[in-house]
Amino acid sequence: MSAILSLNAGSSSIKFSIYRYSDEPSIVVTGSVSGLTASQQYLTFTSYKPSGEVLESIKNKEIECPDHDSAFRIFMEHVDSKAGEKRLVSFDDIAVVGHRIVHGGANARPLLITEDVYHELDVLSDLAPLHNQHALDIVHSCIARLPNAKNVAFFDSSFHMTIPRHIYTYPIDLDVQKRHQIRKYGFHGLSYAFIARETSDYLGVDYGNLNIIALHLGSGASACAILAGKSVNTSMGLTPLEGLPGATRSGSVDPSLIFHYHTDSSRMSTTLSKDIHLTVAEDILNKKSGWQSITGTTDFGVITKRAFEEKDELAKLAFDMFVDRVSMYVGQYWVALKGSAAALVFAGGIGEHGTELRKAVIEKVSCLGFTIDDELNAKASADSDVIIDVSKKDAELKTLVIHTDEQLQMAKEVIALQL
Ligand SMILES: Nc1ncnc2c1ncn2[C@@H]1O[C@H](COP(=O)(O)OP(=O)(O)O)[C@@H](O)[C@H]1O
Ligand SMILES: CC(=O)OP(=O)(O)O
Ligand SMILES: [Mg+2]
Repeated sequence: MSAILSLNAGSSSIKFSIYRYSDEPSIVVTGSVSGLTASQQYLTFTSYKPSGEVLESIKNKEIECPDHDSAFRIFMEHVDSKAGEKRLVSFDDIAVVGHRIVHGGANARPLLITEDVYHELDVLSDLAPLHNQHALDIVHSCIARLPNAKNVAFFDSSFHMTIPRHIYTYPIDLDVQKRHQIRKYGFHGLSYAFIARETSDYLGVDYGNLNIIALHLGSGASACAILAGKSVNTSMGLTPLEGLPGATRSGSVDPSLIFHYHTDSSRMSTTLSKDIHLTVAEDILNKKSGWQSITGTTDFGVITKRAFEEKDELAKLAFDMFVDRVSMYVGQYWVALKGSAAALVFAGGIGEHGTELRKAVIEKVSCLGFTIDDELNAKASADSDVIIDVSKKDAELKTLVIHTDEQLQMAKEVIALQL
């Protein structure tokens, strides 16, 4: 058997999947370690028989795991032990490893990771401080552990290389922008590529005619306006800090507020690991802000529970702030698409599981024509279908929940590009 291993290092989690390399990727093993920014981590692991039936399933088992690379090692040990017992997959079968690398500069396509490419990506690490370095540590582990596999970098930024110049340019000195390749890049692109393809199939609209607003809401959250199948605007920017607030990220704020925060905010931070170079300002805005700074937890599920069941005031404040910022982008992108959006899509950990959040956002943007059916919405969070329509019956505009799958997107691209 020839297999593809897809690795997705997010800011609070790492997700892994192994597929059989055939015309359509078929799943062998999938899993994740979540809670990497919290005090408790959880392992999820599911293996499948060739028929597609579940062979073994572990859900949210409490584990101790300090970082992304350790999570990868735990996953591989698990695969290895199962492979020995039940011959699921051997490491020698893995021909290609797809790595989700958040910041890829202006690269519009995946790249085979050679020594030069690795160096190029290392230089970009400072522009995605919660992501690139973790992903590169895993690339290192793969080179050591799977010496015969090809390592391919898939960039979250690639999908947004179609954004027009007047949108990706910042209103600051043009020479500075050119010298330092400063521009809006945008992220979550593998997820948006997956969402766009699934939505076009579901709606029966040609991919080239697809106009939607997509929301990828997880520990890092972003919105994207997709016109004729292409990204024309997205809320993240030069780095994944811009736009919506996240678990530990401020999102867009008045840039001058940081000068009122700390007098030494431009100094290098001494609290971070040796491989990550951040100023105090970047450390505050990326790691000490977001809803954790308001509520003390990075878990939006916990915040929602506290806000609605315990009537906790700060949890409700964080919830309302998030709803406000998300709906603001829906309004902006509605205009960007000239009112032609066929659907609003919720994805990412919060988009897929946040029943109350979806309801609150749709209430805010209902003036545009979006609807939500309470019963379908409540059921959607526990549903395992890839795509769930939660709009009211006969609604012209669709409200959809999509279980986005960045690992599957990479596997499909590996096969399409015959890597
Ligand atoms: N039931 C829930 N309701 C709202 N949010 C949830 C729920 N379950 C999980 N989440 C949120 O989803 C986040 C993880 O999203 P995900 O997209 O998987 O993470 P990452 O950004 O690391 O890729 C968690 O940190 C949590 O905030
Ligand atoms: C770009 C980004 O923030 O990704 P994630 O949501 O996986 O942390
Ligand atoms: Mg993610």
